[in-house]
Amino acid sequence: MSVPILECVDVHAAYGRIEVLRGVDLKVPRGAVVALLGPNGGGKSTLLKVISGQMEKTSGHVHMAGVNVHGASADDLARLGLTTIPEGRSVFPNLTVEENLLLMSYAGVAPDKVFDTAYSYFPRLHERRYQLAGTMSGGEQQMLAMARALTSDPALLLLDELSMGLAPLIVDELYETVAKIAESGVSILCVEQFARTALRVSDYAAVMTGGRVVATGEPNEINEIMADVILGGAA
Ligand SMILES: Nc1ncnc2c1ncn2[C@@H]1O[C@H](COP(=O)(O)OP(=O)(O)OP(=O)(O)O)[C@@H](O)[C@H]1O
Repeated sequence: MSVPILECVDVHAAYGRIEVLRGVDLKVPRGAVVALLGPNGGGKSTLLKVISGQMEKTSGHVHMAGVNVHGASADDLARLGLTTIPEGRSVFPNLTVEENLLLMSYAGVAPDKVFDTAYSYFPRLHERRYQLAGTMSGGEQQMLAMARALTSDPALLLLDELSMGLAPLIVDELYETVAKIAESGVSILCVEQFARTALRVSDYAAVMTGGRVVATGEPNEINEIMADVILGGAA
């Protein structure tokens, strides 16, 4: 079996004296989509922060493609191919769609490539290329956030609550694109409250509660009843 693109081993992290991650073990195989599910406050966003270098763990190991990334900054991790789409839409509301995308070219990506990637995944962004990002719907802003992330050609994409505040139909549409992104070879770890939608496009799922991963498996192995209880009906 090849080295996983991401492996967390016994990861602990705390806010001040309150320990929030209490020994997380998690693997994302290369090319896989892994859904990270669980109730509010279980530690999912905190784990993404640790993986993406925004927060220091107190102990444990995080390996990317077999490399221990202890002490790596968010920039170092980006160079290793890690890209994060954080909770909420990280777009510039007073810039147009095209200007938001062009900012990526300052990160060293050629403008043509930026536009080609963005518009091939999201034709709707092409239709709205001269519109101010802040005037678009929540779903369209999320598309723009995803498009910007994709232009950096990630090896591993971390998605935090893609569905936040969006209607179920739009969430389905976004996850169809997640499936297409995965088909292109990008590995994906997604935190999601809409468990059923995420499970439809996932190869594996992990359920996190109380700062630990308490169940892992293929989507059909994640016990529906347990998911319903743990997710408090959010599935
Ligand atoms: N900046 C912070 N300072 C102190 N405590 C925090 C901070 N951020 C999160 N926490 C706490 O850490 C715990 C885990 O939060 P986290 O956001 O990681 O959970 P989550 O599983 O992502 O939940 P949600 O789905 O609600 O975002 C919660 O008890 C939360 O109150």
